[in-house]
Amino acid sequence: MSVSFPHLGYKRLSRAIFEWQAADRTALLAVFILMEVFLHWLWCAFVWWYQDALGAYVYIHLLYPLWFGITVMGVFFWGIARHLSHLKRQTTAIKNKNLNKWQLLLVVPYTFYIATVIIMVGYSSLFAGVSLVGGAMLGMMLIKRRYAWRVFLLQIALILLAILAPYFGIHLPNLRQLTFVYPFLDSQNYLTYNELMAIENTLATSVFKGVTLDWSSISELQRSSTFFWRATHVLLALPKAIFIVYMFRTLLLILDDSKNEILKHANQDELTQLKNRRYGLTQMKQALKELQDGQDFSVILLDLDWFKDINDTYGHEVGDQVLFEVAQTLTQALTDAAIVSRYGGEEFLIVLPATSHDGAMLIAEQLRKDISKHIIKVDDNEAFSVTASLGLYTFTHEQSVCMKQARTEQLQLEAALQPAPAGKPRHHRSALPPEYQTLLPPDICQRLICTADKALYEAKDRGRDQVVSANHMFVSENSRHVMLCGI
Ligand SMILES: Nc1nc2c(ncn2[C@@H]2O[C@H](COP(=O)(O)OP(=O)(O)OP(=O)(O)O)[C@@H](O)[C@H]2O)c(=O)[nH]1
Repeated sequence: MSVSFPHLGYKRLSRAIFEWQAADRTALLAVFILMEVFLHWLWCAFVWWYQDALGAYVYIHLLYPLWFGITVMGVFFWGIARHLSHLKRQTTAIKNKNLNKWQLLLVVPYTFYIATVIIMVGYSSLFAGVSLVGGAMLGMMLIKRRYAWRVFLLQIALILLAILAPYFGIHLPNLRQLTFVYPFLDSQNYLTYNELMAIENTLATSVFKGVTLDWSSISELQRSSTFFWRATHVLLALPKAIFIVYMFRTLLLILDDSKNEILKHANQDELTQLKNRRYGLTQMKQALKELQDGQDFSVILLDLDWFKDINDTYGHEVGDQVLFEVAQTLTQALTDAAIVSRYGGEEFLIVLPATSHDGAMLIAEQLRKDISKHIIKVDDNEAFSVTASLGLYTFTHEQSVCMKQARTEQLQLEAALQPAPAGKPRHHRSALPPEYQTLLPPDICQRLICTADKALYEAKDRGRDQVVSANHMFVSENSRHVMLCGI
């Protein structure tokens, strides 16, 4: 197999299995089958060894053909496992073609084998259920899913046939003595499973051993025979069940990891490791929804100055390094409450929920200083610093109240103009659902960013490396910009 066991811990190994090549996974399935066959072989050896004691419950003369069959199948599966582990030396095309054949050669005989063992060892719902479900699940994880599904159906068909066979007069070999339990008893009384087992075993003993029937021997047998067969079925089913649950758990853990990985890539900017624009906007929208009454909401748009010149002078790689280091500076300077994202090429969006204008101005000024102070080292001889321009806008709680009110009125008007559905009264103006009355316009984020962007332009116009507040601009320029972004 391509992955060497000693170099991997068991956790990493079980995860690595899912990344293995198909041939290796099929070989692993062959190894699992071999282990299961060996367990059956050991059980036969155990019964044979204690045949004097267990002969009362087991048809020993049937044990030998079963044991022989298990040995033959063990050798067969061992041969397949060996062949599969050599298969990976072949080229991919030949390997894939051969692999299908080998997978079928593995799972079809296994299906007949396990069905035979289940039938001969006495149809226990535990043993049959675990074998059916577990085998199918393992198959789905390790080989072609189509094959695993078909083999699963074949196993169900075989077990159903085996269950129905006695009703058609076909007597299948069964190691368990006296296994015919007719579902429709002549007795009017309801018998529990244990009582049935006890009677069955007592009868078997009386028939084959000439033991006198009495209730003490019944309870004796109930304890011994039932215990023996239950223990057998648990022994044969449990390792498979534990292993399958473990593999399933590993599979779910892998799926969780992949989901987190996908989410990370979907939400994160790869270069700067900040949130990307889409995720930044989603979080901004969420923060606006969660804004409490009386709280202000500030937005900063930060753009690096003369960034094209940095690319032209030092190359794109250094440009990338600058973007990464500026992103680090921002993350270090801001608290977790701030939402920092890469908004565009060399532009960053910083959202400060529940932050007043004065507080946001202080933060923006500090960010500007931090960036200009930060030295970017290109190599041992060369270093430089960059500056940034920042546009800030604070959406005050008074504006928020006004906007919500205007929106509510607009929605009420729209509702009033809508024709009422047939048979239903028209909504009264004040009858809008409460959530409607707290809504900000759907494009509120764009409006706030657009306003901050105007301040950013102004900062660039004024000579860069500075912070400009859109709120101050509105006061000084008679609200011209306010109208432009619809605030
Ligand atoms: N290295 C690098 N450069 C980028 C990336 N994204 C955008 N840019 C470059 O950033 C530059 C932005 O240039 P401009 O929009 O002219 O802005 P500027 O040179 O910073 O000038 P002002 O913004 O007016 O100060 C362009 O040359 C883009 O190619 C990136 O991910 N990596």
